[in-house]
Amino acid sequence: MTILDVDDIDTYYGNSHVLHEVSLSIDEGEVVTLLGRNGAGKTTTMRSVVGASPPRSGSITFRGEEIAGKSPDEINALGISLVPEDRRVFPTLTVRENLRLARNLASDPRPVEEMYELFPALDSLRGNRGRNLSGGEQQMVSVARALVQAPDVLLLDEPTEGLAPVIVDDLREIVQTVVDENVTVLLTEQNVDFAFDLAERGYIMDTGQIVFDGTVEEIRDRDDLLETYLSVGSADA
Ligand SMILES: Nc1ncnc2c1ncn2[C@@H]1O[C@H](COP(=O)(O)OP(=O)(O)OP(=O)(O)O)[C@@H](O)[C@H]1O
Repeated sequence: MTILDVDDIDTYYGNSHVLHEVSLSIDEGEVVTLLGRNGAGKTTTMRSVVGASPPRSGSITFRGEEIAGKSPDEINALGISLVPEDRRVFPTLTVRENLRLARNLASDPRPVEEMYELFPALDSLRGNRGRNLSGGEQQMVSVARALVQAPDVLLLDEPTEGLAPVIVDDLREIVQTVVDENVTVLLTEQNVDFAFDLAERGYIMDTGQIVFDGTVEEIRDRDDLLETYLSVGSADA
């Protein structure tokens, strides 16, 4: 059953027309990746879904209900949580406060304690302020902040960007745990290996349009797509 349906949306920043008739659809429990180069429109698609950059035309439905035009807080409370590319961990708040704040915005959240089980590295950092965390720790807080909201749909915007390989491995395990709990995930990535490990299906974007959609196997086998749209040489694919 379709949980999130983006239908023919056009999104602008001021007069700048960024998304052109973007459509994508995700079934409940699916893990779908949105791939494409810098500036292809991946972040804008996610911002459109969560109400941060509402589309000027087209429709976005969540469980059949129109959400385009609702406020970001309303969309969040319905069960869609975004882990933004820039993480946005509040620098002056502690890990615990960052998690509690996110929890208070959700309609049916999980206990904060569960996040320390899922992210053991955060357990000893509960009282540390956001500004004193490493990039990897901030990413964990950002993901934990989304998960404490017990979202039905989790949007992850380039979660591996700037992370050391060992942290990427931890993150892969955590996302896999979430996937096993049947959370629906939309993941944007430039790290195609990370995306291919987790996702079943993918969309490729270029200049604000969807240029291909198919299974991860189909994308993996298409050297032309990888080279043209993802800057991945066939030797690395
Ligand atoms: N606030 C903004 N104002 C104007 N144009 C913007 C703004 N944010 C992004 N853009 C433009 O919109 C287009 C799509 O950007 P977007 O961030 O959605 O791409 P992306 O695929 O997520 O790339 P990245 O990996 O760099 O985040 C780009 O041309 C970008 O320059």
